[in-house]
Amino acid sequence: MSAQKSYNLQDSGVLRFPEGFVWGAATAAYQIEGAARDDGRGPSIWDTFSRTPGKVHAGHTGDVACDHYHRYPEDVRIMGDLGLHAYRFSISWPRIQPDGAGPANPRGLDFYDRLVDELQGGGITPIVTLYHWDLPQTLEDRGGWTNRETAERFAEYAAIMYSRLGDRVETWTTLNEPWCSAFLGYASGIHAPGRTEPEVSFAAAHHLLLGHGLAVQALRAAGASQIGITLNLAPVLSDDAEAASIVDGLQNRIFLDPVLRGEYPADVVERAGRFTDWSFVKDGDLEIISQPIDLLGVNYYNPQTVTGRAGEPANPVYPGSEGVAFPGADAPKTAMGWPVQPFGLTDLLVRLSHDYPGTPLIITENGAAFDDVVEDGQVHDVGRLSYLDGHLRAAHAAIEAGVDLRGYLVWSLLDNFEWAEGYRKRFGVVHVDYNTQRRTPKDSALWYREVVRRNGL
Ligand SMILES: OC[C@@H]1[C@@H](O)[C@H](O)[C@@H](O)c2[nH]c(CCc3ccccc3)c[n+]21
Repeated sequence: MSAQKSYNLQDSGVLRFPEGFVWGAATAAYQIEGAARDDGRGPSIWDTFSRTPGKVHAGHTGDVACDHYHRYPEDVRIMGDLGLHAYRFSISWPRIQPDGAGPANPRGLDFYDRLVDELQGGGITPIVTLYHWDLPQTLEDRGGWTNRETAERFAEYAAIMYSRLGDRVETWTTLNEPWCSAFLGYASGIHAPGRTEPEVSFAAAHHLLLGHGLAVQALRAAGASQIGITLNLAPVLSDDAEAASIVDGLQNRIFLDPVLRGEYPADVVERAGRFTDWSFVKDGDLEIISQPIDLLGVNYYNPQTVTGRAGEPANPVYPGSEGVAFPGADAPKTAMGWPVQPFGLTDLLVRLSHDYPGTPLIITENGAAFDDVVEDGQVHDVGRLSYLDGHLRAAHAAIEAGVDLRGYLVWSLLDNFEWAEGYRKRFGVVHVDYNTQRRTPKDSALWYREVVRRNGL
């Protein structure tokens, strides 16, 4: 037997990311914190929605989740063990303002103060999301995002958070995925607040963007230097250019254009004309919405595959998409039934750098749900590891093509409350046993630790 030649691949690193590339992980308050009524937290629309029979798998709620509110020191230690540079988390608005307005709840502020200090102590950069879907219920009682005043309340909340954390938090993103808030929450109703009124969903989208713009103004005035927004974006694959353009408009351009170009796409305005007269857009709104930002957060999971089909009814999450069918993709699927198509990430990032040049990009979410099994204290999640590997290669290809990509934050650090799917879908690189709250880094976490260490694959 000839001596086995050993290759120390760790140092030959085939794919290197740029010096200073930011590696991290992401979570969201309602999905991990638990402590839903602790220390003065008020109800959010997800507390209400998850308690509404039939809305969330098996009636799961975020009451306990990963109990991160109490276990954050352990979770920060895990982030350190993985060598993460940054941690993206969201702030629970109803912890800070239980009624969505007025003076801040000091115990709510204290939690995020402690969390940021713990992160700093671990040398981990905090990346704050101000809104990740947990709107204070009292604001929803007044119309929620269909009410323009909610945008003003959001800017006040942003100012409160900056005044408390601005000395230690440099990177702020206003909204996570306004598309989901507007079209899953107010059009299709599959997310909180569960309204099925497509005619008001465009107003909700506009007021979310107005809230973004007013919050950017407030943050900038207070001295914030790195401000962004996170959008869930998807390239649209189709054999029919018209069908592709319709979905690209309703998913991507309806947010990219107002934020980065100061205008709504004309084709979307026209198609949505059957639902709304757009009179909710007031003079000056688009100037506020297109306030310059320093960073665009991109959440990518998979492309959308569509085709033209006469007579096809509109997809409820895309009001105005009559005549477009969603046949699904001929590709491996994750446990969510989402196709694994890493090339879509390269296509998306290159498109963004061409169509919306000048704004640095950061992947604020990318990851996959697979059904995990714990055996001998380990989780051999080869499907997730392979998904992540493929998408990091796709991100690297975009960088090679000239895209200004600053970082990658895996979704998610922990298994957590997966919205309407409850706890049955696991996206974490760290397994959570919800009976014991035991955390177990999966093989994907151990692999990711090496990627971070090597700054490459
Ligand atoms: O579904 C996985 C993650 C969520 O856990 C995050 O909170 C959320 O930011 C997020 N966005 C997306 C893509 C848009 C989407 C969300 C939920 C359901 C269907 C599509 C996937 N994810």
